[in-house]
Amino acid sequence: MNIDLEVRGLRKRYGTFTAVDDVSFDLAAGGSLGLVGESGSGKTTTARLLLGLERADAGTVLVAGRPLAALDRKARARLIQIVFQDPFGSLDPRLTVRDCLTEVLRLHFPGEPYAPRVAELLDQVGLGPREAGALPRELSGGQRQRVAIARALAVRPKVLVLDEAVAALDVSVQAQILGLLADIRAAGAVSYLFITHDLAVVGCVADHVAVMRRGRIVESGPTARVLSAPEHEYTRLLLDSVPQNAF
Ligand SMILES: Nc1ncnc2c1ncn2[C@@H]1O[C@H](COP(=O)(O)OP(=O)(O)OP(=O)(O)O)[C@@H](O)[C@H]1O
Repeated sequence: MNIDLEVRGLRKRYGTFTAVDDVSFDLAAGGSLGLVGESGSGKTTTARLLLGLERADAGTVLVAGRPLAALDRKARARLIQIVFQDPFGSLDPRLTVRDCLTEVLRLHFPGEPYAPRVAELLDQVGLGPREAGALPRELSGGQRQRVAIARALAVRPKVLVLDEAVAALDVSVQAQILGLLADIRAAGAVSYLFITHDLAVVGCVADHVAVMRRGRIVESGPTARVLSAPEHEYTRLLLDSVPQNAF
């Protein structure tokens, strides 16, 4: 089995507090791994370490077999991308959608014709020419998240980290974005690390789950098994807090 993301012994301390404590997991090529846990369990810190936004105190991260620590920022960005909960914070408010995507393409693929690829990316996320000319503030939350996904996909990354990427959206828009992400994964060569506190979301999008508590992974396995027969008491507690029939 090919592994897109291999994480071993990842650790991050803030002073005497250990936010990420000996975290290890694999993400299969084309797979989707849900990283779940309550607020403060260390999920976002793990994501930031994977993206190189923070420096780990220990551990290794391989993407497609290549150690991330040995790569420069641009090479790393070509392999692993992130979509955050709030695209307002990550999209430049002064750039139209078209310019936002073109900027990424210009940086990573200079000289290639940008317009056809921009059109392809917009199509991939269900946006059209009208949205292409819009600024982020002229779009709905769901549309902005589609732009953030398109921008992340523009470099054709191996791994897409989705950090609470649907948490701020209405349930019906959430369902649309989750459906879109499933279609993109089915059509392409990308794998997902899906970070969420919401086990109902995990049931929709992840084929494997790792449950995080106080910086450690306490349980992991195929989603169907973990959700139907959780082994760890903390996983059972998380499941109990999900409304019935959410799966
Ligand atoms: N820069 C920092 N300095 C000190 N402590 C930090 C820092 N970043 C995170 N922490 C602490 O690390 C712990 C894990 O935070 P993290 O954001 O990774 O959790 P999380 O599971 O993503 O939660 P949430 O879903 O609320 O973001 C928290 O207790 C947090 O206070």
